[in-house]
Amino acid sequence: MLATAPLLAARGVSKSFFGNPVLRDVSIALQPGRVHALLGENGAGKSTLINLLSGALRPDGGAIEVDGRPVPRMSPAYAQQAGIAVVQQELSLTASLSIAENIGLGAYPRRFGLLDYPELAVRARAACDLVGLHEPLSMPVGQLSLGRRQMVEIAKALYRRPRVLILDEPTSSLSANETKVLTDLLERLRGEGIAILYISHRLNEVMALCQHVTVLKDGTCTADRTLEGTDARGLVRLMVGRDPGDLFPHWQPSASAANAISVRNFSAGLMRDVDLDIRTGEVLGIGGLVGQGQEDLLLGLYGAIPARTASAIVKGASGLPSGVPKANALGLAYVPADRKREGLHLIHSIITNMMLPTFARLPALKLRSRRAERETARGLAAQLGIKGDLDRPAQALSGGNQQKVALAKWMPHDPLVLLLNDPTRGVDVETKREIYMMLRNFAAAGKAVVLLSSDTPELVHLCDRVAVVREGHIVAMLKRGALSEEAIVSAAMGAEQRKVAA
Ligand SMILES: Nc1ncnc2c1ncn2[C@@H]1O[C@H](COP(=O)(O)OP(=O)(O)OP(=O)(O)O)[C@@H](O)[C@H]1O
Repeated sequence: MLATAPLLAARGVSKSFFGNPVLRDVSIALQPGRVHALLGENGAGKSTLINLLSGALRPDGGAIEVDGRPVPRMSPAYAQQAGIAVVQQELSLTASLSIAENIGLGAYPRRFGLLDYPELAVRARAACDLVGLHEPLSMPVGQLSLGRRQMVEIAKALYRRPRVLILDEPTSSLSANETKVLTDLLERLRGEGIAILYISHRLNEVMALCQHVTVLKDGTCTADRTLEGTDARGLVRLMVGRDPGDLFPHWQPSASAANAISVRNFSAGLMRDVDLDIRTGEVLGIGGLVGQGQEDLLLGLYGAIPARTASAIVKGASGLPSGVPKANALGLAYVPADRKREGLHLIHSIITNMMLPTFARLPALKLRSRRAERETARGLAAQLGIKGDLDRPAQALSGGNQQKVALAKWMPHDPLVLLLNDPTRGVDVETKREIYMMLRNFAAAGKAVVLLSSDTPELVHLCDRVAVVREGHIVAMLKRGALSEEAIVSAAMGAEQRKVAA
């Protein structure tokens, strides 16, 4: 029997940016009815390979094939015609357009040359239903949370009825429920003969969903094999080229009785009537289903959105910071979840981004020592595994490496409280380990970390306490001995809602 031709393949492709090779002689073949994992550390070249497969970039050498035939001039338009749809890691939606308009963009149904709104509504609704997106189609995408926007992005790909579906870290901003909806859907699409390419840093998902894996390391392919007979540790070994250590550090509790921040009857955004003490020396987790108000808690404490409180003590002083500069001056630092929009100035260099909070602290006339900056930035880059020239614009970094810069930039600032909004989203397993170590060391030095995370194991293994938020209230405060994934999830979903003094 003849083997089926892959629906989409790359044969010995290579790609360089400004003379730096990013992919070397890489091949991958996507077969119908198979979920194919593409793994590799941050910056390994995964997104670049996707861009070649989908025609967003042209290879310098090698070929892209559709149905076994080379495509000399692969382009996004050709890819769309050939039924190749990509769900990008960084969302490509337009905030001011509605859900339906975003989903149909570039492929609107037409009738007598005019946009056929009723048909668009029917088809967009069908795509939304597939991913469990029940918001009104007329809602502007800008009003949706990151997780829901991700679902719109997936619906947009499904609207095009693809034969090949490429997903770049689709679950990194999804809740557990949304992830389940997506994985069930992918399982079904696979059954219908669609070829799926799945990039993820979440290895348990990969093990559960995929049948085949390609591993990239520094732009070369180090494995192309079935997933049978391997486990998550085996995958990490393939990615990093050595035996992995434990993901979570062993740590001793270092929380003191002193509070870095203490608020009573605090309300901000969706959060209502919160009593919370954040102790020096602790990592305090914030868990719960996505969009329950957790982000508003962080932003309110940081002075970035209006907040009301009966009493607040921040670093021994009375009152909340009245804005971000005040918060920074008090030693509060915030790392946002959406690094592209809020975390970095993408057109500026990596060094500039790393040094930005430090510039803000310098008196206007004080000269900056460029050499000292460079040394500090190099030290941070080495610590977090950011390779290459630090004078490149931040937009030339891979997604995971951008996230690392968004975190690293605060370190020279020596903050007292780090407010982190999903800091390991899209970060590879080795760097996660570094970040975890960094956070525990930070707490051990008598500082406080507030870690809002969608990664429940991270909350369980890293935190002294976890505040679980539901519908704008802290409904449980779980302490180390009582911390488990089940405890967090059941508190997050629990029917009973009560105010917890924390
Ligand atoms: N437009 C560009 N200009 C210059 N360099 C780039 C560009 N796009 C990507 N690179 C570089 O190519 C390398 C591979 O990046 P890529 O985004 O493909 O990695 P990745 O494996 O997807 O990483 P991540 O897991 O962090 O998303 C990185 O070193 C990145 O800095």
